[in-house]
Amino acid sequence: MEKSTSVLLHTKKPLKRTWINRVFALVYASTVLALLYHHLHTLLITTIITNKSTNNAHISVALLMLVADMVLAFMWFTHQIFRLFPIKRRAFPENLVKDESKYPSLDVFICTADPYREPPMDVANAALSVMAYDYPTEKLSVYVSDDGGSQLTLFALMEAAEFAKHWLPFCRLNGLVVRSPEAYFKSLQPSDSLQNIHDMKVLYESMKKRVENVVIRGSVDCSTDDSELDKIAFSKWTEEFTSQDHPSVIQVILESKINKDVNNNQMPNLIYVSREKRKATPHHFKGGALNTLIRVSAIMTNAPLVLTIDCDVYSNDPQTPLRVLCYMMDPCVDPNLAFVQFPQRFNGINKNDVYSAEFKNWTEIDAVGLDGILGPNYMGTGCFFRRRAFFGTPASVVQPECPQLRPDHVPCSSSLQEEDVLALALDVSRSNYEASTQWGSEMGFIYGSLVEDYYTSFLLHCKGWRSIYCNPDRPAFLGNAPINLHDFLIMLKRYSIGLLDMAFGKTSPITFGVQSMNLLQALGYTHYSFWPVWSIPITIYASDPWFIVYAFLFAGSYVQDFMEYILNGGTYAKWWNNQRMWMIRGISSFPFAVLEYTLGCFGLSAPGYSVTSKVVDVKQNQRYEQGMFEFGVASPLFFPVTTTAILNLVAFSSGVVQIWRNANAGEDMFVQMFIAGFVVLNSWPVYDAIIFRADTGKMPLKVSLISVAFACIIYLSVASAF
Ligand SMILES: O=c1ccn([C@@H]2O[C@H](COP(=O)(O)OP(=O)(O)O[C@H]3O[C@H](CO)[C@@H](O)[C@H](O)[C@H]3O)[C@@H](O)[C@H]2O)c(=O)[nH]1
Ligand SMILES: [Mn+2]
Repeated sequence: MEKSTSVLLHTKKPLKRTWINRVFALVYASTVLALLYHHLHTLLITTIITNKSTNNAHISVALLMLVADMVLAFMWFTHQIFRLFPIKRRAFPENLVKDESKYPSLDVFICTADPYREPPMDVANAALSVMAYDYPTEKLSVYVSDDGGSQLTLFALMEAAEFAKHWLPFCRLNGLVVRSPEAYFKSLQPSDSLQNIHDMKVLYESMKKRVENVVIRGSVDCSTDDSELDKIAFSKWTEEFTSQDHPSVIQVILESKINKDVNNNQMPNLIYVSREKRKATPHHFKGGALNTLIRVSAIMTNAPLVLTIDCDVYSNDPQTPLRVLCYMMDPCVDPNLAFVQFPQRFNGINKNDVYSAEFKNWTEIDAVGLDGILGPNYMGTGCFFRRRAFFGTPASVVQPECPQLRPDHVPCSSSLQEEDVLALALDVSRSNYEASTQWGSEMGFIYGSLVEDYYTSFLLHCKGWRSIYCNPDRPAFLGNAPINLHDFLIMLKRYSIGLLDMAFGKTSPITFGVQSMNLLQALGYTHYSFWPVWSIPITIYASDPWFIVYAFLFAGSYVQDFMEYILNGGTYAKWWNNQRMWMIRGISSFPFAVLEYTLGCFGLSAPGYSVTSKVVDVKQNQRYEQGMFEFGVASPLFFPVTTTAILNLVAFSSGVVQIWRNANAGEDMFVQMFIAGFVVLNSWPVYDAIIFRADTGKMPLKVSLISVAFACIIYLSVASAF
C-alpha cells in the first residue's frame, strides 16, 4: 500500500492470482508446444523423408499449419503479460486539500467530426456534462474541436451555453450526479415531478427542439432575432465553405471573466474551434484535431491538466477531476506520471451485449494488468493528461516553435477575445501550420496510425512516462457503442489497420518497444498491435484434421477466458456473445484489415477514418434491444461469416447422417462434429437472418447467394483434394 505523507489520497493493492490460473497457463503452454512439435514434425516428414513423392500441396498445408501454430503461441505468450501483476486502485477525493486555489486549471478537449453522424445535441450534452464538473469554475475551460466544420454544431453549443446558465446552478443546488441533461431527464422516475425539475425540463426540451430544427433545415437562419455577435460568427459560413475546405473558425462562446450564470456566479470558458482544412493538406484525423486544440488552448488558457473525450460520451460523475488530483497531486506518485485513464463504459448496450461492444477484456481486464507494470494505454477518451507530457521526455522538454505554446507559459492577456490572442489562435490552427514543425512526431499526439491513442501512449511509455488506470465503481464516463453489426465490424477493421500500422512500422513495439521500455509492457503493446493476426490461426485451424489437440486447447482457453470474464463481473450470456464476436471479427474485420493494410503498403489503398455513426434509428434500436443481429447492408464483411455458417451447417448435418448410417463412424468424427456443432450454435443469428427474418436488418439476398456459391466452391475444392 502506498501512503502520501499526510493524508491518504489513494491506495493500490495487488490482485491475487489463483493457482487455477497457473494450472491453465501450464496446460496451455504444453499444448501449444505439442502443436508446434507436431506440425514441425509433419513438415519435416513431408519434405525430407517422402522426398520422391513430394506433393507441393501437402508441403504448403504443413507450412501453413506451422505458421498458424507460431502465431497462436506468440499471441498466447504475449497475452500472459496482462495476467502477471494486476492491481486495484482507489482514490479518496474527500481527503484533498480544501483550498481550491491550489488546484491546477483544467482544459477539456471534446472532438466531433460530422454533424450527421454525431448529432450536435450529443456534443452539447457532452460539453454541458463537463462544464458542470465539481471543479473551480474559473479554472475550467472546454474546447470543442469540430472537424465537420459545421455551423450546426456551433449553433448547438451557443444554445447549450445559454442553457448552461440555468443548468449549472440547478446541478449544484440539487446535488445532481448525472449532469448531462439528456441522461438526467431520461433517468427521472414519474414520481420526481417537482416544479423546478419540470421547469428545467421544459427549458431543455425547447432548446433541443431549436437545435434539432436547425439540423433538419441544414443551416442557421440569422435573419431573425439573433444578436449581432452571433451573426458575425455565422457569417464565416460562406458559399465556398465546405467541411473539407474552409478557413479556421474560433469562437469564444463563454468567457469565465465575463459571463455569469442566473445566480451571478462565474461560468467556465467554452470555446469552439474548427481548424482550417484544405484538400491538398493532410489533416491527420483525430490526432491532428487534438494537436490543434493543444495549441489553441495553450494560447488561451494553457492549463497544466488536459482531459480528452469524444463527443459520444458524457461525464457520469462530477467528482472525476478530483479523483485525478488524488494521483496528480500526491507527492508519493511517480513524477513521470503522464496520464490517468478512465475506461469508457457504456449505456444503451442491450442486455446481453450481442456485439460484445464493452471490450471488457481489453479495456477492463487487461488494463488492470498493465496498470501493475507501468501503466495502461491511452484509450482515446476519458483520459487526463499532464500537458507537459506532450513535449518530450520527463527529463528534457522539446521546445515548440513559438514561446506561447510552451507548457510552462502563462497566458497573461486580460481577455480570451483580445485581438492578438485570437489572431495567434487562428494562426496555430492553420492547415499548413505544422509543416516543418515537430507536431505529430516529437510533440503532441503522434501521427501515422489510425489508432492514434494506442500509438501515442506507446511512444509516451517508450520515453519513460508512466500512466495510471482508474476504474471507479461509478463509471466516470458513459457513452454509446454502435448498435449495428456492420458499423461495428467497420470500426474493428479501422482499429485493426491502425494496429498493423504500428506492428509493422519503424517504431514497432516488438523491435523498438522492447529496447525502449519495460520488456513486459512492450510485449503487452505487441500483443494488441498484432491483434489482427488472430485471423490466421482462426481461419487455418478450421481445416486441420489433427483436431483432438485443438479441442483440448480450445476447451482450456475457453474455460480460462470464461472464468476471467465472470470473475470480472460479466454474465454468462455476455461471455457467450463475447466469444462469438471473437470468431466473427477473426474472420471478417481482421482479415479484411490485413488485406487493406497490405494493399496500402503497395500504395493501392489510402488510409481513411470512417467516423462511426452515433445516430440511432428507432426501428433498428428496437431490434437491438431484443438482442437481434443487424445485417441489412450487402457488405463483403458478411461473406466469410455467412459462408462459414453455411459450411458448418452442411458439415454438421452430413455428419449426423453418416453417424446414423454407420454407428462406428461416430468415434473418429466426434471432435469434428463437436467443432462444427459449436460453430452452428454460434451461427444461429446468421441462419435466422437468412431464412426467418423479414425486417430491414435481415441478411440481404445478395450476401446469402454469394456465400452459398463460396461454400460450394470450397466444398468442391476440398472434396477433390482429398
Ligand atoms: O477526422 C477525424 C475523425 C474522428 N474524429 C473524432 O474522433 C472520435 C472517435 O471517432 P469514432 O468514429 O467515434 O471512433 P471510435 O471507434 O468510437 O473511436 C475509438 O477509437 C479511436 C481510435 O483508436 C479513438 O480515438 C477513440 O477515442 C475511441 O473511442 C470522435 O469523437 C470523432 O469526432 C475527429 O475529431 N476527426
Ligand atoms: Mn466513439
